[in-house]
Amino acid sequence: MNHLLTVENLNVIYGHGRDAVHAVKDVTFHIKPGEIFGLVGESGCGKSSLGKTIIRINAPSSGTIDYKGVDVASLKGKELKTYRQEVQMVFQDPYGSLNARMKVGSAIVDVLEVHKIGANTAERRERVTELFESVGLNKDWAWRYPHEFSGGQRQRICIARALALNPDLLVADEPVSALDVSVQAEILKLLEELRSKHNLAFLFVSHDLAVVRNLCDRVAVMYNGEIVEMGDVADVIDNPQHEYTRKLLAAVPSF
Ligand SMILES: Nc1ncnc2c1ncn2[C@@H]1O[C@H](COP(=O)(O)OP(=O)(O)OP(=O)(O)O)[C@@H](O)[C@H]1O
Repeated sequence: MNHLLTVENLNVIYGHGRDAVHAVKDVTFHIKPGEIFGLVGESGCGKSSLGKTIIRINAPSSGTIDYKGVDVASLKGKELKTYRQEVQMVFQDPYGSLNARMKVGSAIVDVLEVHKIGANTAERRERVTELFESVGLNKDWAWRYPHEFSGGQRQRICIARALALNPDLLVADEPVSALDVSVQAEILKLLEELRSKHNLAFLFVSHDLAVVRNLCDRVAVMYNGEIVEMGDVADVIDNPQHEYTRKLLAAVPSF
């Protein structure tokens, strides 16, 4: 099967000289279409830096990111716009990523307009209500403000916004870490449904091994900027080979 995303020998270094921070070290992995690929590791190990480089917030210091056979660093103009549609990001803090002064649905209408999806505002508003329903929210709630929602509902709104452009890959950076355990379970169920329905692939960034074990197909364990272990989630978590993975697992009582 062809890979959707292939990351090869990627390095991300912030700053220069003695102050340089080598956040991502020679990282190589791939994600297949419709695959949920987990990336685990403790705070500061470089997970977000890797995610941000994939969505082109950061530039690689060296190495390549290939998406559907094209080097992401070389994308310009229309091709870059298409990449920005097809690869979306969901963040840990749904409130911080919503505009407090805008009705949540209007913000999504704006996204659709920028990307010229829908013939007119009425069509775009209709699409927003469909998106709301597809993430399990009442469609009439689309015209409310962010503060009128709970944390879990806000994360559903961020997911709806990410889905607005029909992405093939969602980079989800700790998307359930700020939520209560019961709400976490509902959002994880939604992500799994979206994968089945749209063949959506995920880079699922998390520090939580229990969540990764439940949701992901394969996982990479990151430590100090490097991938130290990678494989099918059951193999890695039930039979860890690397000392650091064992340490991470030992820290979770349920394992
Ligand atoms: N913009 C930046 N400039 C300089 N150093 C940075 C920058 N962003 C991250 N770093 C450093 O790079 C390293 C990796 O950080 P990163 O945020 O990628 O890790 P993380 O695993 O996502 O951690 P967390 O879960 O706490 O966000 C850390 O040492 C961090 O301090």
